[in-house]
Amino acid sequence: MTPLNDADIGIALASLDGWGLDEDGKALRRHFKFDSFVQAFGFMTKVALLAEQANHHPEWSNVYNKVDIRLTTHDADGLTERDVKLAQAIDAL
Ligand SMILES: C[C@H](O)[C@H](O)[C@H]1CNC2=NC(N)=NC(=O)C2=N1
Repeated sequence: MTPLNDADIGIALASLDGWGLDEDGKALRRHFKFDSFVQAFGFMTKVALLAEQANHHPEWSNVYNKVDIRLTTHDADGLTERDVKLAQAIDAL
């Protein structure tokens, strides 16, 4: 799978809500803040199920009510359509 070119990345970012490009241009990043740890963990559980369904998994961290997600395609060492589709599915939660 080949990484997206700059034009495709621009189009992808326009279709997303609150996602930015990592400084290395190889990943999408978004920070989430919830009312509680339980809300944050419930969100992570939903994302985990989406990831399993897509066989495409986030790089993420959680501190109390905050969840930071980084999406990149390890097999391509860059950003691919798989990252965009998972980001769109996360936005739809
Ligand atoms: C063997 C397994 O299908 C692969 O390792 C999948 C799993 N999840 C993955 N997740 C991400 N983010 N990138 C990958 O290249 C990837 N590959």
